[in-house]
Amino acid sequence: MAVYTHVPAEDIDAFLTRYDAGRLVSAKGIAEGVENSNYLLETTGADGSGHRYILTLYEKRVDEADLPFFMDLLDHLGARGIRVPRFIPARDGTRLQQLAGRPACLIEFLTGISVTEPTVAQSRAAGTALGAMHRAAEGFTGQRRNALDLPGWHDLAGKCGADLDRISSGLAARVAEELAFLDRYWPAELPRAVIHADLFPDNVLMLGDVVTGLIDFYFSCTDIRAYDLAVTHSAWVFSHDGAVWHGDRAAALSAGYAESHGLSDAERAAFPVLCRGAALRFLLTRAYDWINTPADALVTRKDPLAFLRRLDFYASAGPADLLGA
Ligand SMILES: Nc1ncnc2c1ncn2[C@@H]1O[C@H](COP(=O)(O)OP(=O)(O)O)[C@@H](O)[C@H]1O
Ligand SMILES: N[C@@H](CCOP(=O)(O)O)C(=O)O
Repeated sequence: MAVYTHVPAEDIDAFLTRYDAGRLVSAKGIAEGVENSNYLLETTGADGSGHRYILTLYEKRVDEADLPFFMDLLDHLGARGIRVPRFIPARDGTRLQQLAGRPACLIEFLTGISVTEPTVAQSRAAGTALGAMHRAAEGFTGQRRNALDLPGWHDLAGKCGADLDRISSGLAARVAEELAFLDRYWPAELPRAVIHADLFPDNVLMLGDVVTGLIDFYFSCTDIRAYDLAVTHSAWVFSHDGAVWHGDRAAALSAGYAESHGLSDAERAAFPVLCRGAALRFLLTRAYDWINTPADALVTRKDPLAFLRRLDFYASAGPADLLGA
């Protein structure tokens, strides 16, 4: 459940008067997501014909100062044909508001569903959409440091400390070993670009095998471009618990990416290391949340060990195994 900030319907209705969006008809908290509070709003629409919007209130990990970067990036991608949600301007032109004491935005609603168990065809479509997004992002001049990069992983591991062993015996040592490996082999010289950095199936809206929207750009940043494919790979080509590897989905994801963007030889060669980094990143953020979220909190904690299993898989795989021949 990701509604951290509860906003009375009357307050949402009053908030809507700042926009040309009509009056509130219904507001429902959205259960999916873990970072921000999201509501699905139905309104009468500016012309009375009804409309849907997403209302997002920004919580713990989103820094208000980063919102202009996300807004400009989505404008840039949208103008180049990538289906991403627009931030709706209020009547006075501003897109960032305050509501219930939090930064808040009204966002375009996109149709589509997030698949929970992607098919091979859907994995291919996700790869194609990621590559198309990377092409469209070329020329975007905004920059944002990835707070969850290798130094950030060290920092998170330090914050989790010995509590990692409460999640699984020996985990603290395994994380330290992996960080030492990545310190030595992280391919920092690979091309950098603006990346999504969290393109999990829940952030890709689809109708059948067609991608209808990419959402949740709140981790987007400037980092190694092929790392974005590694993040996507880690999210799409395993069972949820990380125990089962789906090689057919992996080959399709990479074929889709090759169709719209592609990897250089250097990126292919470094791909297993990038995947190890991606697996460690999600292991650590999940571990941090696991340790710091009370078991009875409304938000569902995600299992860190699902990414330890992926990490173990990546540590024994080569580029051809992960990307298909
Ligand atoms: N623009 C949008 N159009 C349609 N649904 C959306 C949109 N933005 C968010 N959602 C819905 O809200 C859920 C949570 O949004 P998300 O941005 O992933 O939250 P969080 O950042 O908290 O993880 C998504 O899984 C999706 O169901
Ligand atoms: N994708 C991350 C958590 C971030 O959640 P999202 O709902 O913002 O995609 C994970 O699975 O650990």
